[in-house]
Amino acid sequence: MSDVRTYIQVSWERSKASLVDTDHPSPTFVDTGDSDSLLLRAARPVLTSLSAELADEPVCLILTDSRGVVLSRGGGDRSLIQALDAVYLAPGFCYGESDVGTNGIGTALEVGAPILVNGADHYTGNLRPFSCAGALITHPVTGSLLGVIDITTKAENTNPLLLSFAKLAARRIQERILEEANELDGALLGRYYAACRHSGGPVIAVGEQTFMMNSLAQQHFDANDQAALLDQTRETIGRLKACTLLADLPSGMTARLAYQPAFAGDVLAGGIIQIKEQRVPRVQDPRGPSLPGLAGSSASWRRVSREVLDIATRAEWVVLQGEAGVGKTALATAAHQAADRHRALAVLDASEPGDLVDQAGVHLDAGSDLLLRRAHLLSPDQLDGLTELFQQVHDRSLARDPWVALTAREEQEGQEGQADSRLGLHLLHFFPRTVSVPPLRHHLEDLPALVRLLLNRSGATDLVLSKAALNQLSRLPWSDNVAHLHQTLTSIVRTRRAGVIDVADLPAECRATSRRSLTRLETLERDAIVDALAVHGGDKVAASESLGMSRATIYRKIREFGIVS
Ligand SMILES: Nc1ncnc2c1ncn2[C@@H]1O[C@H](COP(=O)(O)OP(=O)(O)OP(=O)(O)O)[C@@H](O)[C@H]1O
Repeated sequence: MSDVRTYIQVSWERSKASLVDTDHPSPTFVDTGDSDSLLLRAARPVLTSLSAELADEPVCLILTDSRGVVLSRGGGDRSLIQALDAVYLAPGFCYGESDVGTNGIGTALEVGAPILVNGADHYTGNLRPFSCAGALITHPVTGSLLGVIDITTKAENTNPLLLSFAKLAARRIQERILEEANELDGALLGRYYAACRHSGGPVIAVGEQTFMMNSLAQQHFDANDQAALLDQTRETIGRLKACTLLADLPSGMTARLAYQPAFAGDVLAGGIIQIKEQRVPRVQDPRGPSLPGLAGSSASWRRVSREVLDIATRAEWVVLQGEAGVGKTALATAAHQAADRHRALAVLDASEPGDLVDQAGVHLDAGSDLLLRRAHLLSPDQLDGLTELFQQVHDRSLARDPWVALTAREEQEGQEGQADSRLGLHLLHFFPRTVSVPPLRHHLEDLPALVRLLLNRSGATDLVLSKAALNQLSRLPWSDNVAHLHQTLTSIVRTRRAGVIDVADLPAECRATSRRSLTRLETLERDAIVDALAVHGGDKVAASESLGMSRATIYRKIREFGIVS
């Protein structure tokens, strides 16, 4: 069987599993919103010239977005247009496969390739009088999917050339996008250079796919402040008028950002932000410090930062407890640095092999401070050995006492076994202080700054997440907290190092949300579906087969768990 037949057959199975009405499907009507999107701007001249050639011909050109929602329709004779209106193949209606079954638009989106769907290949009876060829339009720089160009005609006029024509139109639109990107970037770059020459101070330029920061901005601001500035500049994207914003930076500085839009003709190319003035009004921020190399300015993060910094400054021995990956080690290390202890900090990890007690003894004898990670994994023998070692340190009453910090896991809410009971009371006797580090879900307002800092750390300084992508991330449970976020961003950075990451570019596991809280079993089920979809490139039928689940069930679960595919 040819590839096309296989695609059509699999598409029919998907349509059936989606419970598409075989006679009278009713495509969803969607508000298509922005009439000045990049896709529409680039497609308009191409569609106008091709439609003019096709006026009064029985062929229509249809442009959709990446969901299959029709954005515009051109060309075609009167009888074809009436026939298309009768099946709602008109602006605003969604021609995704799960709405209307196999068709040139939805099926091209599902298979991720151009496809010609001839009359009888359509799943629903009312579309069989037509033939349609759909070709995908992708962004020529980022590769992200923008939409579909579809050529539709009456079934009796079908011709394999329809597909070549659709591919040609898609290519022309992509070329226009590239031309526009070059024009816009050129205009933005010109304005950026001019601003750098005239201002003599820090300058930032932001475009749809571009972010530039001059060396003065990089010298003035440390990584945390740069992350906060980047967040703030995201607020300006798309603004058509000049404005001034104030940014409270983690270092305690307040920066005044003067934004000027930059245009190429009538089109917004981006914006130039001059950082006009900074002042340092607060010697001591009452909300607490921000620690070097860490992101987060929420009240709870600042409170815990202040507490750990005070503890490190007074060299009080402390247990930092919290769920996996919340940043216990990061906090202890940063507090040690900020407390200016003038001693090295030796870091040992109970999850790693080696004679931990001996190593701890060597470091303490050498005059180092000590951070012992994952102390909840210490064996009874190691607990005894450390208790003895810490007793010796105390008995020696050194002129300058070392600082010792332990980190230990706390189970998630509702689960048994707190860190204390697993560390043993003898050992805890040496640690007068315990600090609980909050899970990420309790300080989600820090997520944008954390994302920025972690991306910068991976070297992806030119990569930004769209507001929608950040919103999507802030809806996730983050079971392994910041470590999990770090892992997710690392996997994104492996495939993209510049540009804007939108929801569709996030890894599959990040695209599931559910309004209600899921039971443990449901969470496992949701993760299994998301994994299977990722393994099968979004093919729901293949995913359902690999899970031994009926197709109707996987479609229902995808809706129920809010999995964004
Ligand atoms: N506030 C923060 N700012 C920047 N990076 C952070 C922050 N919190 C955590 N991280 C980063 O997240 C990752 C996990 O943090 P860390 O290793 O400190 O967690 P942990 O609680 O000690 O983990 P575990 O439970 O595995 O011992 C590290 O890469 C760390 O640098």
